[in-house]
Amino acid sequence: MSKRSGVVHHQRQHSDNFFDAATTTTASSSSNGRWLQSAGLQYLHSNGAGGSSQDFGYYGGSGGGQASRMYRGLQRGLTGGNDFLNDPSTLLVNSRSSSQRKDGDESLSEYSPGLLDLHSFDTELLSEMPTSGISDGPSMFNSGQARSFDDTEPYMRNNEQADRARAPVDNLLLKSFAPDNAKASSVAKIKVVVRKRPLNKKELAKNEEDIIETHANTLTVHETKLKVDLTEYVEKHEFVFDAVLNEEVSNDYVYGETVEPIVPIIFQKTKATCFAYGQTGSGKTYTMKPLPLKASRDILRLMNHTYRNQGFQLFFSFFEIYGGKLFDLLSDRKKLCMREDGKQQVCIVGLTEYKVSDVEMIKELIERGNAARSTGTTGANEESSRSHAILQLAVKRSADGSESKPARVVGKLSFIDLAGSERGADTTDNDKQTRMEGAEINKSLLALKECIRALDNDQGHIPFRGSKLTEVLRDSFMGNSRTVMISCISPSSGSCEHTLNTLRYADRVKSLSKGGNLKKDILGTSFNLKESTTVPLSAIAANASDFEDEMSNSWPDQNGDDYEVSEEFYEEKTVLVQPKKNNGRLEPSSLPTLADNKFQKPNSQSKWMDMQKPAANNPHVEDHLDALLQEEEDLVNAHRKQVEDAMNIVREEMDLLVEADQPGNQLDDYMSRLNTILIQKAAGIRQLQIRLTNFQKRLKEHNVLVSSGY
Ligand SMILES: Nc1ncnc2c1ncn2[C@@H]1O[C@H](COP(=O)(O)OP(=O)(O)OP(=O)(O)O)[C@@H](O)[C@H]1O
Repeated sequence: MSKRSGVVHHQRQHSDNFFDAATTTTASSSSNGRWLQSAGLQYLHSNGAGGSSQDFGYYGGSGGGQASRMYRGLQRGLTGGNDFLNDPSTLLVNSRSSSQRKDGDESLSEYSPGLLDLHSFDTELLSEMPTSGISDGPSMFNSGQARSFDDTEPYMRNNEQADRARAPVDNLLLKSFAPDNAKASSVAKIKVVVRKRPLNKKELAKNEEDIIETHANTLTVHETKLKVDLTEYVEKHEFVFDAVLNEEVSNDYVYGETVEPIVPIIFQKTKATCFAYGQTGSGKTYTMKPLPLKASRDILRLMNHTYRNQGFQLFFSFFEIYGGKLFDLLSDRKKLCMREDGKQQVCIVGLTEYKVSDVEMIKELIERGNAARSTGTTGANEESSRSHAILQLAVKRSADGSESKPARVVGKLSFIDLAGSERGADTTDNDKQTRMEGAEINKSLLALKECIRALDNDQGHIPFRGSKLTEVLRDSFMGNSRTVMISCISPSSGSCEHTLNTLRYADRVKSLSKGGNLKKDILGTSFNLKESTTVPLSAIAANASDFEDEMSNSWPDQNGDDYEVSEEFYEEKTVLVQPKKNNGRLEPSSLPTLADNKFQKPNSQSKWMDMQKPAANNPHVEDHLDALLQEEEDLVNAHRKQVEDAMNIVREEMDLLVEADQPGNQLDDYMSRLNTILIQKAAGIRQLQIRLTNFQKRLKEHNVLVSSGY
């Protein structure tokens, strides 16, 4: 378990006020400087340096009790709030306000804002177009041009990830920029990455410990708990993700792990979404802010080199979803509305879209959008953590590549800085607006998860209508899409509950996504261990394959009942040890369960295989009896576990259902999903019943043998 090294070091790490604005536009300017610094683009900031250290903890009002608060909120029922959640009824057309014209248009006039309306916003992808090979632009990655966006990040230390981060990121670019379809398909459809931030001042002052241990792509949470006799013990929760980034990695490295590989495939008719998830103050904004600029830089490089003279254009838009409503961050927070066109394509009517051609323009637009976001109302931070900010980079091209014809979307990259995940628990707040915000955030986070799961399962139906957020992202979920989820976590013991919730959300996004490769997941890196304090990680791969064999070999059709093992059963049996809920609080299950048993499979399997032989052929009746008793115990445990799991899932899904039970929501999706889960669970339970029946038969045979004096 790593610990922080001290205050001096910490101050370096956590000075988030990187630039003290020396000009009159202090608020936005200073925040802009900060994000530029965090993006490693401080040289683009015109103000001088300086910077006071600032505490960045926001835990005052949000500590602990999410599950219980959420549960209480559910019990109260979430009613009302129609006004808050309703769409604006008026259809807005794009018109930039006078204030915008005054302060922004001059500098941006050359950006040729493309004004979106129902007719011009065509999200249909172009048909395949000829592209030149990577060799067209070899100069773009030569060492002279290699940028160092993260030069000033103080977090790099001498560890494996830091070393990897120092490795030329351009190598990655070179690898990933080969524009062939094989490369495109090699980019995972969903990638789940966890980023741990350093402890902050407040946490250090409170002597909170770093409870997160990372190693390669595994992460362990050390949760301190109390026994009944009030003695402390530590429970370990281990998770495996596609990548785990510790507190020492730079934003440049994060970019290389997450967005960089998908940039080239934007030119190949792909819509990609990158979003950050996590509690308030866990580093979502810090992580997300630099990414669009870095991505734009690479997109522009591709446009100007690899795809030179092919008529590609880059468009930029930036808006916010707050309380279920859309606001244009590039147009004085103008309220936007969403409509479906005749082809059921979602259009954001009136959204200002800028055609951009260099990084400076994009930087300016991002600054403008961020300023609009954070200064929209009072309590800037509060609001920003209660809204989802969506920045979109769309690569367009006209059918013949000429600029005279209307450009149509080829690919799109959406960056979403989500509202703090624990905000969804604000449903017991006295203030109605806060409650409604919490409900809306909950609803959208749930809907997002559902969409990603459906997407990875290649389900025909994606429940994007579950929330404004997913509706807006509808076209990003359709067709050839990629999703990168960055889960941000705090390392501190005080945030343990929120951290576990974040990791469980990420875990569900990843481990419940089948994508036709469940077995691969079990055998490979996506195998997520939850609450598995007794199981060594090294046991996974070896035993997973044993278990796979068992699944295919050891369920003879003794009743002539050709029963197909449901995938869900398979999954539950091998992967999940569900956290249990007790009065609304999530509690990890610490009892040995089937998931623990599965790691003893080599033994139990051989016993089981022995059981297949007729008892009369077995001379060791005593051994046989022991084996039978052992088997009985296993079966009873497995049966109990199945029922418990089913109950947990029902409880969990019911919670979500109550959350979703808001006027205007689509409950059908949730109901049908719950139904499917229950049917699959029932199939699993029935399978066990068959095994129990078989077992009873053999027990009878055994008794006959014993009583006949064999
Ligand atoms: N990896 C990191 N290294 C150093 N500082 C970090 C890191 N992650 C976050 N921080 C700092 O932590 C503070 C909170 O981070 P940030 O604002 O990104 O949180 P957030 O999750 O976006 O919160 P909210 O949901 O309220 O918007 C900031 O001061 C930021 O600079």
